Amino acid sequence: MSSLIQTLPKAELHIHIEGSLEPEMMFTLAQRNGIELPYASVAEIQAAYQFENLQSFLDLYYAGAQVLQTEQDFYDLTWAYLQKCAAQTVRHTEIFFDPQTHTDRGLPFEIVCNGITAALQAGREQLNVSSHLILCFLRHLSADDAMATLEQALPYQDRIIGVGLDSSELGHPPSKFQAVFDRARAEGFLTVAHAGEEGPPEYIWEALKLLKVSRIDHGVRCVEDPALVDYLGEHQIPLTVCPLSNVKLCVFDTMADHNLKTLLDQGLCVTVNSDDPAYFGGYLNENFEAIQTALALTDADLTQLAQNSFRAAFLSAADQQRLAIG
Ligand code: HPA
Ligand SMILES: [Zn+2]
Repeated sequence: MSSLIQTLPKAELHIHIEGSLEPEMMFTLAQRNGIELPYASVAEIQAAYQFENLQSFLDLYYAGAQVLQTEQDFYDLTWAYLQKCAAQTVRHTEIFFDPQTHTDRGLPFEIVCNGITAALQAGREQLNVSSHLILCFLRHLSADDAMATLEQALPYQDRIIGVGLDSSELGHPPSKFQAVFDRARAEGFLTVAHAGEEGPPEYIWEALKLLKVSRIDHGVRCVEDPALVDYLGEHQIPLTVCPLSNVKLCVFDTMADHNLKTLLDQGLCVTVNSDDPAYFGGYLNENFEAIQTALALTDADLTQLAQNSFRAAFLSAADQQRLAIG
């Protein structure tokens, strides 16, 4: 791995904590909780990770998350990810969690939130990794379900900085969640949304105009609308791009086809992220490595991407400076 990638201080802004569940931990937790997995070995799990699109991934991702049962499980999951951050010079991370994946199978919101946030606190104290937590609504479920989840989160607002929107994009436009996001902003949450991963540029416009998001997660289909590219550049709306995810989910055929470098050269505030590192073959530095090789990124490009990650983070200017210097 290039030493610049290894040593550059970086922020990660698009990581689903349930997507950092490595096959080994899936086995350990299944055993600990007396859950039977449909796989006989770690190798069998890895062999199953061949995806044709977002939905084929989500089916396995939601199935895998069933092994998470206790506060300790959520702590262990989050702690393992934070140790990766420390090892990869990720100084700040803004992690997503999907409470509905867990509350819909009977786990209390509190168990999920307490386990994750206890690990985040330990990460600040013991690993020097700064962090924020973002609650994502599952867009394949109803707006009423999302509103009820938002209400469950209100007592935890001191530990949750914002809300986002993930899961199956096609057929579930941002407009479906306008009232939920209106309420979330009124309650003081910051907002982000997945848009333009598989969905059309119109979904990115809706996320910006109707949900009033601060960042777009993925956003790579913006290139199909030149006026949208201009808008994203002019307003410096960050895109949290996830290269290995995009290739694994067939958004691009190969890494050489990825449009990240084009977007960066057009002056957009592009950032690099891992999305679901246990499923897509790498954490943040492996994503940097893959694009450096396939897209011939220069050291100046890599430095710009790392700088963008701090600019796009939900941090004060002073904290951005402090953490970026590392
Ligand atoms: O890349 C993603 N897109 C939508 N939902 C998700 N949930 C986990 N990862 C993703
Ligand atoms: Zn994502």
